[in-house]
Amino acid sequence: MTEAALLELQGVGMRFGAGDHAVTALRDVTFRLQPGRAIALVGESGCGKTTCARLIAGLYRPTEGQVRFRGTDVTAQAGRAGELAYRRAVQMIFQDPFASLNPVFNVSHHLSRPIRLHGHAATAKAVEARVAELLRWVGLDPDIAAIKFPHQLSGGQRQRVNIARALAVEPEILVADEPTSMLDVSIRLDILKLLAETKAARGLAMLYITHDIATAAHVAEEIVVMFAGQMVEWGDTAAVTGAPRHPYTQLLLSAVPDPDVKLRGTGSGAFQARAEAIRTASRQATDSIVTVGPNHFMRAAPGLSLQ
Ligand SMILES: Nc1ncnc2c1ncn2[C@@H]1O[C@H](COP(=O)(O)OP(=O)(O)OP(=O)(O)O)[C@@H](O)[C@H]1O
Repeated sequence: MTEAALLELQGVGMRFGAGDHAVTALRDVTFRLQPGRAIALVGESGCGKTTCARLIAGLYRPTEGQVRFRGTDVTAQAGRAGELAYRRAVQMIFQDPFASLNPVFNVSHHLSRPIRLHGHAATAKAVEARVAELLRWVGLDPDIAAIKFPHQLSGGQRQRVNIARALAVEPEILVADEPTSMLDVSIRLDILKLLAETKAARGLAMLYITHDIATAAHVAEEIVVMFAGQMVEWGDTAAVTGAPRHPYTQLLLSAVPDPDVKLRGTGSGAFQARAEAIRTASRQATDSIVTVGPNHFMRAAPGLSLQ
């Protein structure tokens, strides 16, 4: 029997609403997160990425399947203590670094509060030392940054504070939902590098959510490409991005998607027609999974020629 994963999604489905108005946001989502490794969840707007993050954070209960933490269904965590322990273990980093910080508190307050609440330092001096250590880790000078308020920081600095705050409770899993999409292009790579280093040095499991498949390789060893709530292709990042087999992944790699616009394809009429055919075929629910390589899989795409 294989060892239990740190976090495992098994056949997870999520439906909102009922009857004719029901929306299936996720269908049959299955993957495992392990310490020190990251999975990039990639797909265009509406594919179900955020729903998946919210399920992992315990904000939604799946309507099908299970989310298991160290082998235990997270919705069946024993009592409030178990729930609190799970909430501490999973920390989120959001897209908008400003909205996640309270404008009336300085950086030191944002970091020392979770440290105290979760009992990671006993004295005021120890809390201060821990705040300084976290700020140094995320690349900020503690003497300057600790007393600043959110509006006095740049977008990149705010996101660094958010990362430090997530680390303050010593989590085991980081869920980073489009952590760089609202930042200046020039600093996006620095933040991705910081996340990758953090994951490796602290042995964290990470789910990196993005619409931009090109950035996945900076952070994640594995990639899951999603479309219309289904995993369409997944496996080792190098295999999925270097030798994509599913037509939708090929389409994703051939265009630079705009997060605000659903991917339609650009260029010639022939490209657009094929893009539409791929989108229509990829939307169909199918349980047929094809093994493409040692750790490389795709969902069958009925009616589409593979190139
Ligand atoms: N609370 C909800 N009630 C009803 N439908 C929802 C709800 N949340 C999400 N959905 C629907 O589920 C689908 C997936 O949404 P989700 O936000 O997870 O996608 P996403 O890939 O994160 O998109 P984006 O990048 O735009 O946030 C969409 O069709 C969305 O409209």
